[in-house]
Amino acid sequence: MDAKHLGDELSAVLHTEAELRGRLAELAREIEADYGDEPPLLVGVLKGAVMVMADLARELNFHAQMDWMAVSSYGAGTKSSGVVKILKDLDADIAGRDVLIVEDIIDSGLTLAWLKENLELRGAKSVKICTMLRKPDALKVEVDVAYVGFDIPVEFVVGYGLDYAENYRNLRDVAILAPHVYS
Ligand SMILES: O=P(O)(O)OC[C@H]1O[C@H](OP(=O)(O)OP(=O)(O)O)[C@H](O)[C@@H]1O
Ligand code: HPA
Ligand SMILES: [Mg+2]
Repeated sequence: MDAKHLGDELSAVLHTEAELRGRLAELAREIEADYGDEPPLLVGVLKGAVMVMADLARELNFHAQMDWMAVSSYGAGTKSSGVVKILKDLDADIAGRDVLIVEDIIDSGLTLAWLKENLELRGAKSVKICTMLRKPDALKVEVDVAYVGFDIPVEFVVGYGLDYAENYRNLRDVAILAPHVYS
């Protein structure tokens, strides 16, 4: 879906589909160079990371094995509850493996800080993070992130996998949701 179909529900487009794809291509080259002949297992965090994973995996010039976890801390609101629940666990045993977590956004950082530690405790050889978006001024905990698409302001954004109450994930661009939609 294009932003033009959403009328006044969006207050601005932050990054277009083309910008997102262009930046992912740059990140893919860095990832290829860093991992060399030992591709990591890509772990996508459902549901938000579906679009990033689909585009990043196809951009990478190595065998990109994918696994998925579903964790949730937001429910239907716009603020993290801070309580992370595993809704679906990995299929793969990651002991001894290089893992690259693929995410749509780091906001408070609570989800990723928790997830990174959780995967490290399973004995992964390494756990790194690739996120399309990050809100540096919203972080509540420190998270070591290896690959960041774009740093964005503290606004509630939707599109490219990101939802508000399960809508807007299929918007091609990343846009700021107009406050009147959720307040
Ligand atoms: O840095 P944080 O403040 O923890 O927020 C980031 C997380 O919140 C969103 O997921 P959500 O829990 O809404 O689930 P979803 O991916 O299914 O939308 C987003 O996809 C990240 O996983
Ligand atoms: O800005 C956001 N938009 C949608 N989902 C989110 N999850 C954390 N931050 C956001
Ligand atoms: Mg969400």
